[in-house]
Amino acid sequence: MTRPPGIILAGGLSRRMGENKATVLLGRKMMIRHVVERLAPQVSSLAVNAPEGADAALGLPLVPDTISGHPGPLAGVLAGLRHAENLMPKPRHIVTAPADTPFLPPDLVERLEAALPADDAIVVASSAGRWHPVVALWPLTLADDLEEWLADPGNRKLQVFIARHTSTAVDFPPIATKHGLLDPFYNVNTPDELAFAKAFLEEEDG
Ligand SMILES: Nc1nc2c(ncn2[C@@H]2O[C@H](COP(=O)(O)OP(=O)(O)OP(=O)(O)O)[C@@H](O)[C@H]2O)c(=O)[nH]1
Repeated sequence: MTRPPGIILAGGLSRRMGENKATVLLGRKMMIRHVVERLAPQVSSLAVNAPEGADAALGLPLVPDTISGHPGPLAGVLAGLRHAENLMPKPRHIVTAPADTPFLPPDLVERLEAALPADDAIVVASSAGRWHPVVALWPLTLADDLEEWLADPGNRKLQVFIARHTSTAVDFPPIATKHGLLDPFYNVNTPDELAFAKAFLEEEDG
């Protein structure tokens, strides 16, 4: 099976971090660079969902939201689906991951794809039974429905949108590092969480 394209979600406001968390340094690299390095071997191509001109793109194609006013991560999913519609050959799915999850598992895409119950289903990553709906495989056939749904400003919640469609979850175990066990979807929102993440970096990741 051809791998899907990956879209890294970096369109948020980073209010809790106080600066753009995608470009904050985690060890020697920007946080988004860790995500790029973990996702790149698993996808057919990569693009970054962020506002026009954002330096988080790291030279990758930039896919800005088409809906104004910071409508949340689903706007990034929609931008990613529209971007993928123009790729050749046109993929059937995209995979998304946020720019603030630097420990993504190496078998993420393989396991999400293997769990697809139907071609038009959404497959969400989970850990310890908790869903991480920003880390998911999304069928391109959802694009029109998602665009229509987001046209109502009351519709913003990922879980609510996902519940309207066929979906399943794949649970991923904690990663064993020499510093202890770590949730593979640990996400870094605050300076304290950044310090915690730094303590888990392996030397080659620094
Ligand atoms: N495209 C897009 N992505 C968003 C938007 N808001 C959040 N995200 C992304 O969704 C994911 C989860 O976002 P949060 O961490 O909850 O929010 P945030 O705005 O990044 O950070 P805070 O301001 O601290 O809440 C991250 O990958 C964000 O980049 C948005 O309005 N548009």
